[in-house]
Amino acid sequence: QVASPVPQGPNKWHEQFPIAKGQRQSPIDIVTSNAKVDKALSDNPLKVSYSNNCCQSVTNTGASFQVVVDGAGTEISGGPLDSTYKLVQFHAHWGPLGGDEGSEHTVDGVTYPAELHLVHWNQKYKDVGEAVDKPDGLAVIGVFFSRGKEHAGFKPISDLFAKVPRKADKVDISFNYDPACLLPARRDYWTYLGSLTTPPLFESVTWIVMKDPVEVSAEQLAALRNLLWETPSGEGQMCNNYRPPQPLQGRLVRST
Ligand SMILES: CC(C)NC[C@H](O)COc1ccc(S(N)(=O)=O)cc1
Ligand SMILES: [Zn+2]
Repeated sequence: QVASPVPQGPNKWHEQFPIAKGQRQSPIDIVTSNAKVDKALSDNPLKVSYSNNCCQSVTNTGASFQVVVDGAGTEISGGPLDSTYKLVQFHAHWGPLGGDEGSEHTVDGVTYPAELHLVHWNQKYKDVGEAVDKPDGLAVIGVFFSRGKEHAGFKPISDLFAKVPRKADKVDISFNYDPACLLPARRDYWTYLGSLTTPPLFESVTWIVMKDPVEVSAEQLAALRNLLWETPSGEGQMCNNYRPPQPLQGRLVRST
């Protein structure tokens, strides 16, 4: 049978998705000296209220792991958001084993070994499918992972990667899990208007990138490689599933 074509890299996406060269693409390099502190963001603090039984399963999407959330009681609001958004899934992007690249956003050119994305959709729409391509449709919280001590909160998830080695593999999450444990203690962030960082690259994301990384252990970063994907030379460890920074196109990055 004909093998499914190996996914093309980021520098080819524009051929099938012309918006790849659009005016509000993500990720970006965050130049901290150009970020503008906006008091309005602190006057109306970002409110994250997740429940601890919202996570249903972990699946291998063929491009990342994805924890699927049922959305019940997992709302964020405030900060840059004009309405309530609900968590639908979280996943990550990472680099080569032991390397320091892997994050999608960079800070003054500095990369982190991985970046977590908590994906939320605007409750003014009827479902995520309707929201996904609207300019205010999605809000994604980005959290940088740095290499250090083990992250107890991430362990129940990183321990599941070995159970979903292949694309479409899925394992149920039978335990209570509150994804808020993955957020850094200090809730300061940068925010800007951007896009999905993978096809279809819709320019529908209000990005909220946390300033502080959270530490995970080298073993937890290595566990990401229990996930496999198709490479030109056949099945291999999933890694380097990150898009490099895109042109800012004059956008303003605001800061708390
Ligand atoms: C029907 C819709 C929801 N399908 C959307 C598709 O799965 C892609 O969704 C996404 C969602 C989030 C991101 S990221 N890396 O910017 O957080 C990328 C693609
Ligand atoms: Zn992502």
